[in-house]
Order: sequence, then structure tokens, then C-alpha cells
Amino acid sequence: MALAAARRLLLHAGSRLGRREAVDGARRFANKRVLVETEGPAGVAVMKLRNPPVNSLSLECLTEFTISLEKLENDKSIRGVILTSECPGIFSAGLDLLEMYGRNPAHYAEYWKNVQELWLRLYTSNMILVSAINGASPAGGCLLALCCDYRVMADNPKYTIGLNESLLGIVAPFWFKDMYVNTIGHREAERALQLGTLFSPAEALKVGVVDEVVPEDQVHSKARSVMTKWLAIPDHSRQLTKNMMRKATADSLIKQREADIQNFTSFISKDSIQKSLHMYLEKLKQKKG
Ligand SMILES: CCCCCCCC/C=C\C/C=C/C(=O)SCCNC(=O)CCNC(=O)[C@H](O)C(C)(C)COP(=O)(O)OP(=O)(O)OC[C@H]1O[C@@H](n2cnc3c(N)ncnc32)[C@H](O)[C@@H]1OP(=O)(O)O
Repeated sequence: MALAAARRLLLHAGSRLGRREAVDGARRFANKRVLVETEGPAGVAVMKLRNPPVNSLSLECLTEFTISLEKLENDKSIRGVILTSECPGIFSAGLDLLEMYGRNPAHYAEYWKNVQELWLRLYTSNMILVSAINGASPAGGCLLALCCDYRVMADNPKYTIGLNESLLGIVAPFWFKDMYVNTIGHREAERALQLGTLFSPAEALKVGVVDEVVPEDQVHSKARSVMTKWLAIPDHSRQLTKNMMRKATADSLIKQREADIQNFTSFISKDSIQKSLHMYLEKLKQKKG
């Protein structure tokens, strides 16, 4: 409830928690975890996730992300968004495991509702979305990229991307799966989902998880040049086409949002699933020491 109130304040009272400033004709607004810079005449915004250390999608981060997108969507001068990260070497570590571990069912339900909301807003956005994937992008990180219309990834073998949920002992929700199938086809998705494959940039390109792989220092310039190409298409025809391609996938979640929240909550609350998450978190810790 508190988050919903914060969201309303941010959105309608004109960024009390956020900042808006003019820099050389460009505009920027920032929440704590999302920075948005817009370039006047081009109608393009660059949205940078900055939730260190790994841009995990905590409830706060999801909320700020959704609010920022909503603001851009409502700004008729903005036609395209480049989605990227300010955390070195990490695009996004995906959903925040600490939101799904050791909490109560009401928290899980609230968290999942916000995950759904961000996904629906991103996936059905009328704007052109290009991701500049400048780091690791597992699970929910990959999901963010898959929502985009075009994906450019940095050519660094340390960075991997994919829906790796099965490695955590959890299952990718059906709408993650649907988007994967839409992007890489049924057979590749079936294999990658079962194995929890994290693809190197070269593999991701081969299978179609990303559209282009470029040297790391060219990710942003390439994303911009891709955006320029997409901006040349009339908005109305591109938007109608995008809607035609994505509507069925989005509708299948919209029709069963509440049931999906219940499924998630009961699944994630299971002792066996909590145990798997505990083990995975321990593994992440041990990797350090
Ligand atoms: C029957 C059907 C019912 C349907 C039910 C559906 C259920 C499905 C539920 C959910 C879907 C889940 C989606 C997800 O996105 S789950 C998250 C998956 N993410 C990962 O697996 C990534 C894990 N992280 C990493 O691999 C690495 O951290 C890295 C490659 C991103 C970065 O590596 P590095 O730079 O070496 O950093 P560290 O590993 O040292 O991490 C730093 C710090 O951050 C913590 N951390 C990492 N990832 C996460 C995360 N996703 N959430 C929260 N915290 C994270 C890590 O533990 C370290 O913490 P510290 O030790 O306290 O410093």
C-alpha cells in the first residue's frame, strides 16, 4: 500500500522524490534506481538501471522502473527508449531473490503483482524499445531484454544471458516461456528452459536471444543507430504491427493475473522451493569467499 501511494505521488505530483532538470536542451529525471535522460528533438530516452551491486529487481526498483516507463509513455515527444545499465558488467541480475525468500505470502503476492505490471507495461509499450545489454543478464534480466524490440549485446564472453530459472530449482512462469518461444522458437526454448542455459553473446546471437553483438565500447552507439532506423518507420503502422504480434501473449497473462499471483505465491512459499533458493543464495555467497 505504501508503495502504491509513493507511486501515485511520484507520477502525479511531478516527481517529489524524483528530480527533473534541464541540461543543454536535454532533460533528465531520476529516481534512486532509474535514471532517464531524454534528447529533445530525436524523441529518444535512455533509461539506465542503477540498483547496485547487480541491478536486481527489488520491489522498489520495479516500482521506480514502472513509474519511469509510465512517465515516458505519457510524454508524447518520446518515441523510443534505449534500456541499459549503469552497473559495470551487469545488465540486470533479474528478480531480487531476497524478495522471494524468507518473506510472507502477502509480500510474495505484492511482489509478483509488480513484476507482472512491469512486464505488461514493457512488453506492450507503444514506444520503440532497444536494449543495450552491457553485462550479465540472467532470468528477469533476460526478460527485460526480451521485451525490447531489438537487442544489442556487448561482445564479452563473461556476460551471459538466458532464462536460467531451472538452475535455481524454480520454474520460469508461462509468460516468460511464451516470450522466449516467440523469440527463439519452440525447440530452442524447450531445451534452453530445461537446461537453464546462460548463453554467451556469440551463442545468444546464434540462437536469436539477441539481434546483434558488438564490441563493448560500441553497444551504445549501435543501439542509437538501430533506434534511428526504427524511428524512420511511421509510429502508427509500427505500433499496430507490434500490437498485432504481441497482443495474444500479453492477453494470456491479463486474463489470469490473479490466478498467476496465487500460483506464484503458493509455489514460492513451498518449503522445498525456499530450500532451493536458500541453497542458491549460499552458492552465490560461496563464490565470493
Ligand atoms: C508450477 C509453476 C508455478 C509458477 C511459479 C513461477 C515461479 C518463478 C519465480 C520466479 C522467476 C525468477 C526469475 C528471476 O529472475 S530469479 C533471479 C535469477 N538471477 C540469477 O540467477 C543471477 C544470480 N546472480 C549472479 O549470477 C551473479 O550475482 C551475477 C552474474 C549477476 C553478478 O556476479 P558478480 O558480479 O560476481 O556479483 P556477486 O555474485 O558477488 O553478487 C553481488 C551481490 O548481489 C547478490 N545477488 C546477485 N544476484 C542477485 C539477485 N538476483 N537477487 C538478489 N541478490 C542478488 C549476491 O548474492 C551478492 O550479495 P552479497 O553476498 O550480499 O554481496
